[in-house]
Amino acid sequence: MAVTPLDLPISKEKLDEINAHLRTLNPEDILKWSLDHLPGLHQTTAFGLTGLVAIDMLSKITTTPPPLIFLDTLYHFPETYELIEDVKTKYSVPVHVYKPDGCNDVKEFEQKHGEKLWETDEDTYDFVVKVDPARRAYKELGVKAVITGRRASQGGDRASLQPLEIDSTGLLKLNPLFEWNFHLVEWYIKENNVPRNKLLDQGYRSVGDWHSTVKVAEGQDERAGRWAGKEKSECGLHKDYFTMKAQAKTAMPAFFIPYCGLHILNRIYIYLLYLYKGIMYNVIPSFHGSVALRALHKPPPSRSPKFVVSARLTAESNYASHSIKARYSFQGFLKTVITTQLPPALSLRSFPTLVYRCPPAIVVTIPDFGPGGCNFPPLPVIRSRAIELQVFTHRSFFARPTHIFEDHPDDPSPDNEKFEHLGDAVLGLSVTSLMMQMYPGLRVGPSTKIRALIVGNATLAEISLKYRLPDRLRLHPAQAITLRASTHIQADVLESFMGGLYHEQGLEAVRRWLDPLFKPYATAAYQLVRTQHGLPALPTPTSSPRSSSPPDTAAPAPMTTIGHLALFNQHLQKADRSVEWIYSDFSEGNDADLGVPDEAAVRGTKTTPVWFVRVLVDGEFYGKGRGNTKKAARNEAAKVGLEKMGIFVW
Ligand SMILES: Nc1ncnc2c1ncn2[C@@H]1O[C@H](COP(=O)(O)OS(=O)(=O)O)[C@@H](OP(=O)(O)O)[C@H]1O
Repeated sequence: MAVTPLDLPISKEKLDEINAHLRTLNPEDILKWSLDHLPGLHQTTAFGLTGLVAIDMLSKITTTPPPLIFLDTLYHFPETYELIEDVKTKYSVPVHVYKPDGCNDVKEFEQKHGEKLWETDEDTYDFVVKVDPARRAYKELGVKAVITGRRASQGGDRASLQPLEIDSTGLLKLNPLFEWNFHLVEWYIKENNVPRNKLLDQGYRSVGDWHSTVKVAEGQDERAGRWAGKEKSECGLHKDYFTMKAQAKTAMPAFFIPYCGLHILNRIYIYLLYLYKGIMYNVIPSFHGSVALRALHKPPPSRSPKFVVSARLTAESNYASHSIKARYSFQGFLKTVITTQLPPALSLRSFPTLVYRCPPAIVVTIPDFGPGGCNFPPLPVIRSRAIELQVFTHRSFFARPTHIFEDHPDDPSPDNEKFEHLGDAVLGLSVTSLMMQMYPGLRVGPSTKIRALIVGNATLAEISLKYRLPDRLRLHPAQAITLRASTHIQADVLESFMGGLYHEQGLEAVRRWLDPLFKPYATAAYQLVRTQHGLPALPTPTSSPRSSSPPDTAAPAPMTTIGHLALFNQHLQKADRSVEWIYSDFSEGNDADLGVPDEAAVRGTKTTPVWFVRVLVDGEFYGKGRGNTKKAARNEAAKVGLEKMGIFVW
């Protein structure tokens, strides 16, 4: 019988007709049908059991099975990579591997996107590791239809799965095993001797990235081990492409501006104003002397291709202490970075074009840690010399090989990896408990983001250095300099210390040390993530954060000096409106157009300046204000602006 491939696109009626037919067929026949009717057919697979069944069935139906597409997130288990090789050997089917754009390995990925992107920004992670590589694959390989390994019995979004679907990009998705349950799939694999992931013998049932896959208990749902404890149940590959794209903050890569001299300031605010084709960036301080910028919005079409960052670091009482200016030029990717510390006199006024049409500044507070760790809680003492020695012994010291399964009980050369492993868990537990104590109402999503900021390598390395832990490490002499300078090693020795302390003295001793240590970090990270969620920052305590009690999140956020301004900015940002602040400090005589009364009482003095500001929204006057700081003045003007917008706050 002559067969004709489907003419694309197909109508809804045609799709219904096809599905009615496919529902009467068994998986082998659905696959046979697809070979005859679906143009540009490929199989997308993570080498899950279902996909493996389809691969095996196809190998028995045709000598030229559809090529496979594997999206290598770079975070698959070694066992998955091993399985791919087994499949290639057994079936001789071509496998096209697509990785995150511009990243060949985890190192390159983390350089581009930071560590643990799946924790700090799940949507962007999904887009970068799966959705975007899939689009590239489809485009480059001329894919019009894919076979997937989804089944209705997997539940969630898949519960009403049809044999054939069309997604919003026009891609046809065939789900030949849509009606099979897990046991049938398992049975087929065994019966037909299909290669399978070795992890399945260890209690895993559905395998994805190692960081989001755990074993499941007997009787648990097959997908319970994926993103366990989270609402999430899909990696984004089978969600709406355009929604995924819009959610991902990938218009530009995140990158870092190192800044020096920061630690000499006590309380620091960072103002970042930025402009690159109108893209707005948000600011992620790493507590480590660097600031990450991540694009939030897609650029509008016609803006200057120049990118300027002005990071202004100011001590609380002195508005003009430090400024940093960085210029970047792009050609698809970051090309040059010049970071300079500018003289104190330089202020935002030096960047009039930047301030104009600039998105609202995001204010971030860095915890009040003095240099040299003088404000840190003292480092507890590990009493046992043997434990202490082990805590400070790096694997390189005894040149230990990496592939040992188990140490001998009388191991003569113990290193600190096990303590580090334990310390990592103790740290996670301690910080999570601390956050529940400080912010009892906080949901798991933001809490995870905050924890990731706090326990990131950069923060741990900073703390480790302040306690001078890396100096005490026993390292192989040939590698000592390099290893001691590594952020990873610095962070690891801190974790190893936590593990050793826990092992000897228990959780209470660890918490006595870690709670006061991490409280200021938690406070700062909480404020930051709150702002990222579009909420006004809670008032920052004026004393050292360590001495302050945690904010009561159950109470409504009071409207503080920051409050009106943040709310105003938030509304404008949402409505995508431009805002311009025009300042005068009166003494410079450029306040004529502000309508400032010419009275000494409102003029201010050199030591107590009075700032005046007018705010224009899309060029229209919205309000004016005055205050002893620019921010206070802006806040006053924002209050008026909010009223003009019909928003009344107390
Ligand atoms: N990394 C990767 N590369 C290519 N194709 C992939 C990938 N991840 C998921 N898929 C496709 O989605 C099917 C279901 O996968 P999962 O059940 O693991 O869920 S999830 O998509 O990861 O949420 C999966 O089915 P299998 O072929 O059984 O793996 C594939 O069709």
